[in-house]
Amino acid sequence: MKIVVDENMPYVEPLFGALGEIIPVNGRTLTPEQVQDADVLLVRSVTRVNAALLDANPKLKFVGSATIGTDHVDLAYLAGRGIPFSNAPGCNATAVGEFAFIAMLELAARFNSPLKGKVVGIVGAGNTGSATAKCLEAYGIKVLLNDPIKAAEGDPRHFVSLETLLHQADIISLHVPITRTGEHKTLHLFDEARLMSLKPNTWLVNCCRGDVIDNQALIKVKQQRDDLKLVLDVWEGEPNPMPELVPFAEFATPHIAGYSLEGKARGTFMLYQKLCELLAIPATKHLSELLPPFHFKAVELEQAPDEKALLQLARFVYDLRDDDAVFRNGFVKENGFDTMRKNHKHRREFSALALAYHGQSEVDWLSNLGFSGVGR
Ligand SMILES: NC(=O)c1ccc[n+]([C@@H]2O[C@H](COP(=O)([O-])OP(=O)(O)OC[C@H]3O[C@@H](n4cnc5c(N)ncnc54)[C@H](O)[C@@H]3O)[C@@H](O)[C@H]2O)c1
Ligand SMILES: O=C(O)[C@H](O)[C@H](O)COP(=O)(O)O
Repeated sequence: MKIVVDENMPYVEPLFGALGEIIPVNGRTLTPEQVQDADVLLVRSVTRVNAALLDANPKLKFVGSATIGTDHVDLAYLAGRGIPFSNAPGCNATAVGEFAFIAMLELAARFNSPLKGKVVGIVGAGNTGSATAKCLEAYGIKVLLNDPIKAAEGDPRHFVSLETLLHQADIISLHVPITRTGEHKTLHLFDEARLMSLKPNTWLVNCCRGDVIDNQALIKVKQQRDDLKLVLDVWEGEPNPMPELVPFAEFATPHIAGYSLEGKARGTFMLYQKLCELLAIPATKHLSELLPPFHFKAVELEQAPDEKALLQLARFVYDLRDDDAVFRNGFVKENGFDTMRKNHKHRREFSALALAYHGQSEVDWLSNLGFSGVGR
């Protein structure tokens, strides 16, 4: 069996090695010729999976995308040809939730304006939005959710309208898929008028898809409104963000909010499970075998952390400032955006760090936040 795989998908060899011949390819430049005799195709978000790529392949049995988003895949085309498809819903939700939470802690420290006491509005209350809410609520932050689709489906959580959210939230975090048509389309959901209408001193975090915000309009608005603070992980025109926009972001990264080692491993593992199911063979590998040990075994807490100490703990696990610095220096270089994504292998999730503390109940919220071993 020939398995064509994006070279940036980790843990493929240990999971798929026994199932067939693995052919690593550059997902961004993948051609129909490279995929014409593949039995299995495993991609990430940078590969357009459509008729142009696959028409010449008569034998494809499975397409997997180790991502949450599916906007790069022509699902109707695959269904029409009867080719099974699977993405990896939720695989990197914790990574995105922790990224957004850490970004908010970083902004709070930078502007000497505590996160505690602010109201955070989450637009899109699916996997990543809920993971962000979980971190915030663990820390005692009031969260407002906007998701008209979930609300209409009868999701029991409390939802507010987007207008209420914009009016009440101090921080807005975006977690919607990119959709270009329909009642709830998200393309340029944040257009010039909406951006201009944001409350004074709003912080806006985007780690879903770049074109949910009109980036040209964002530049225009930022030229007039220095009070707005931005965290941008995703960009219109990736892998070539608008160079004028980058300096306007407090934290700027190359679409790596979901790039924890755990999240990436989960993504590949979910596709492994799906392919085994399809081939009707037992999935004998385990996710826990894939991850390397974390540098720090445990951190002993002297007292329950205040916000400054919480940020220090978060930085043990993931220091967003490092990625921001590399991105600013590198995004304009040839292939800078993709090179940084390719080399991004250092980030862990809170669960990788064990915390020791004598006095369990005072720090229960740290376990809810995701750290492990709290209180033992
Ligand atoms: N930056 C990254 O690394 C990264 C990582 C993972 C996911 N993503 C992106 O984030 C998106 C969301 O991921 P997810 O796992 O939370 O997806 P999800 O499908 O679990 O949740 C998306 C939610 O958005 C809601 N929604 C859709 N249109 C809306 C609208 N107009 N207004 C408000 N809510 C709306 C949906 O009802 C759904 O509940 C993905 O589609 C992907 O594009 C980015
Ligand atoms: O949709 C997703 O899951 C994310 O956008 C994903 O993390 C993007 O990473 P890529 O597939 O491009 O490596």
